Amino acid sequence: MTTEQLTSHIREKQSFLCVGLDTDLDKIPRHLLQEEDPIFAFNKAIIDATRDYCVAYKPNTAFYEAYGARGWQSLERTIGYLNATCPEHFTIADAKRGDIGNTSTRYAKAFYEEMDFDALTVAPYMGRDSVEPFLAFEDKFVILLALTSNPGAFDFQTGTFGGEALYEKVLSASLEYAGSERLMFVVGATKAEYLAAIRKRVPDHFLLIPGVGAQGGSLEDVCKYGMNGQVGLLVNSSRGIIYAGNGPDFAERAAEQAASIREQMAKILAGD
Ligand SMILES: O=C(O)c1cc(=O)[nH]c(=O)n1[C@@H]1O[C@H](COP(=O)(O)O)[C@@H](O)[C@H]1O
Repeated sequence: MTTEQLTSHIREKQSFLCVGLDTDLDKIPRHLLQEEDPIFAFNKAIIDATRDYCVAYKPNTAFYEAYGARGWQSLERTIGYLNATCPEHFTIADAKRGDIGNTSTRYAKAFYEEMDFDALTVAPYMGRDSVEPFLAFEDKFVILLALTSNPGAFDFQTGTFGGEALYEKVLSASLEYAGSERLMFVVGATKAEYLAAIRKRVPDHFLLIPGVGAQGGSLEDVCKYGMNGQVGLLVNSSRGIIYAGNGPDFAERAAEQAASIREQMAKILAGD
């Protein structure tokens, strides 16, 4: 997928919502536990119910790895189902990988080739040679952690390094790795006050913004400071959507929640 295709999907749907598939067996409706693959059964129902309101899905791999080989199989089934039934949706493996080059290449192979995700979240802290192997995979995206949503973001990311905050250094240095057609950045919705300055540094790049919903970030603030002329945002909500209900009607409750966020996004895009 290209950024042009993603942008035209956003325009068509009037939505830049990414649904996070952080599927936890302790939180899904009890009746699904009788299914052969409860995680996949849950994801399939959520995808079927929410696909009209969103343009992207982001399974966080921790929630699958936590169940060993069984969880990995649920992840493979989930990306297989997404690619087969909604290929126009952008798919992000949220695995926050990054290692020496030789190892990064194997991570890239796992998520881009074996599972055919469009994008992978990558931690930049091992430097250029840890990120570039991901960029060697054509038509795939790297989403670099810049300024994260958690309180610990202030431990290192906002500390200064050579006259810039570390997250600013990540933004400026990585512009030499690739352009906006291959590289995106994570900025937490809880850090909306930093977005205007971030936009000045990376005016054209897509930003993946997690942290609305359960973490309390404001969609209005994110849009006000983070949007560019092409929209340039993917706003993720995981728990706030997928666990909106936990009875037999859980998928309808998730759909209502996703529809309500899409409606707010459509209003913002219309300038209301
Ligand atoms: O890379 C991410 O997606 C991410 C970065 C970040 O700074 N903060 C953050 O919450 N995330 C992920 O985004 C999702 C947020 O989930 P909710 O808080 O349930 O909406 C989780 O999968 C997090 O791991």
